[in-house]
Amino acid sequence: MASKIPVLEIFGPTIQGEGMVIGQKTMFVRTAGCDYSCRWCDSAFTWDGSAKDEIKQMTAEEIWERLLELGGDRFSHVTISGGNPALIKALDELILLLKDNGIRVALETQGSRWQDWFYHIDDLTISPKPPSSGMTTNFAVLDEIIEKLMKSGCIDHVSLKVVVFDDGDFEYAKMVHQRYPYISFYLQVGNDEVTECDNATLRTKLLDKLEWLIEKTVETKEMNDARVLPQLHALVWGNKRGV
Ligand SMILES: C[S@@+](CC[C@H](N)C(=O)[O-])C[C@H]1O[C@@H](n2cnc3c(N)ncnc32)[C@H](O)[C@@H]1O
Ligand SMILES: Nc1nc2[nH]cc(C(=O)O)c2c(=O)[nH]1
Ligand code: SF4
Ligand SMILES: [Mg+2]
Repeated sequence: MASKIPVLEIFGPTIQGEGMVIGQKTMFVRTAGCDYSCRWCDSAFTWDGSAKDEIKQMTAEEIWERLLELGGDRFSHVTISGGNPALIKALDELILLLKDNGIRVALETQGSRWQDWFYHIDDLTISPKPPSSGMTTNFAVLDEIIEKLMKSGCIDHVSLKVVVFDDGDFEYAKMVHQRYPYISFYLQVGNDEVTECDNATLRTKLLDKLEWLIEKTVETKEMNDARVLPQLHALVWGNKRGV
C-alpha cells in the first residue's frame, strides 16, 4: 500500500523566493510537523496546531495529481518545504515520482535529521538555526549529514542558508560557514514582522535589514564567499500564505 504524507499546502506556480535557486519558477509542497519551534518561524502553522484541521494525508500519486491540476504544463520544478520534510521517510516515493516525470526537486530543511532520499534532491537547502531562533544546533548530526553528501559527490546540489536577525546570529553564521567552507553559503534577512499585514511597511523594514546585513557582510573578511539575499516573496507579497 502506498504511504501517506502529511501535507498542509500545495501551491504554485510561483517563484522560489529564497536561497540557491532564487527566482526559479516552482511549485511548492509544504509538509506538516517540525522537530523545532523557532521563535520567529514564518510557517508556525505547520507545527503549532493552528492549522491541524487542514492537514491532508496524501499519497505521492495524489500530490502529483494536485500539482498537475494547479500547474498544468507550467512547471518543471517542485520545492518541498515544511515544517521539516526530513521527518518524513515516505517522501522518497514523491521524489522518485517527480523525477520520473522529469521534474527537478528542491527541498528545505534545517539539518536536524538525515534521510537517504537527500541524495536524489537537485537543490538541497540546509538551514541551521542561529541563536535568535531559541534552537540549539546539534553539530554532530549536521557534520554527519554534510559528510554523507560530500562522500556521495552531490555537494554541488547542496547549500547552507543562515537567517540573520542580529549580531549574535551573524557570528553563528560565520562559524557555520567556516566549519563547512566548501559548501555554497547564503545569508538571509530575518523577517521579525511575520504578522505585519501592510506590505509597504514590511518592505521598508525588510529592505533596511537587508542594507544592514549587506554592510556587515562587506566589512567581514570571513564572508568573502557568502551571498546575501532577502526573501523575495516577502518583498513582493508580504506575509501572505500560499505564494
Ligand atoms: C519555514 S522553513 C521550513 C524548512 C525547514 N524547517 C527550515 O527551517 O529550514 C523555510 C525557510 O524559511 C526560513 N524562515 C523561517 N522563518 C523566517 C523568518 N521569520 N525570516 C526569514 N526566514 C525565515 C527558515 O530558516 C528556512 O530557511
Ligand atoms: N515563494 C516562496 N519561496 C519560498 N522559499 C522558501 C519558502 C518556504 O516557506 O520554505 C518559500 C515560500 O513559502 N514561498
Ligand atoms: S525549523 Fe523551519 S519550520 Fe521548523 S520552526 Fe524553525 S523555521 Fe519553522
Ligand atoms: Mg516561507
